[in-house]
Amino acid sequence: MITVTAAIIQKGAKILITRRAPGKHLAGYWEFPGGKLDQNETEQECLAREIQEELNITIQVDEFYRENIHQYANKQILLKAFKCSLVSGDIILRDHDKMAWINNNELTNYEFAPADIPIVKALLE
Ligand SMILES: Nc1nc2c([nH]c(=O)n2[C@H]2C[C@H](O)[C@@H](COP(=O)(O)OP(=O)(O)OP(=O)(O)O)O2)c(=O)[nH]1
Repeated sequence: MITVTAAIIQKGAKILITRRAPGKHLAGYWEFPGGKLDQNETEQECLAREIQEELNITIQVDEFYRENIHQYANKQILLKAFKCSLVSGDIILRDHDKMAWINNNELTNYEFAPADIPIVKALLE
């Protein structure tokens, strides 16, 4: 099983979502940015590193939020979502083709990766 970290980055009342770029696994689906856990790093370190690499911003990882195990056709992932806040930097999309700052109640307007559905549902409650 692959552990994947995901950041729910909050800025005021809004949260950041990003769309997986063409050519990637699950291209076109929205997600919470993040990525696979490397050996020798904590989940918090992984998230901060991935967000810096993918979005050019520095975040603070505030707290664990929810996790979900999902079986895709070719792999099983443990998706671990953390509440985070923006510390500094301006976003440059290096790995995604779209982003949006949205209110939680707008989550229903976006098609999320299947593994994210329980996390999205929790945010809608
Ligand atoms: N970062 C992130 N990945 C997610 C989410 N939901 C979800 O199913 N995933 C999946 C997509 C990928 O299969 C995996 C994360 O991989 P990644 O973003 O680090 O890397 P990738 O697509 O370049 O990896 P690869 O599978 O193409 O080798 O987890 C999510 O909310 N955030």
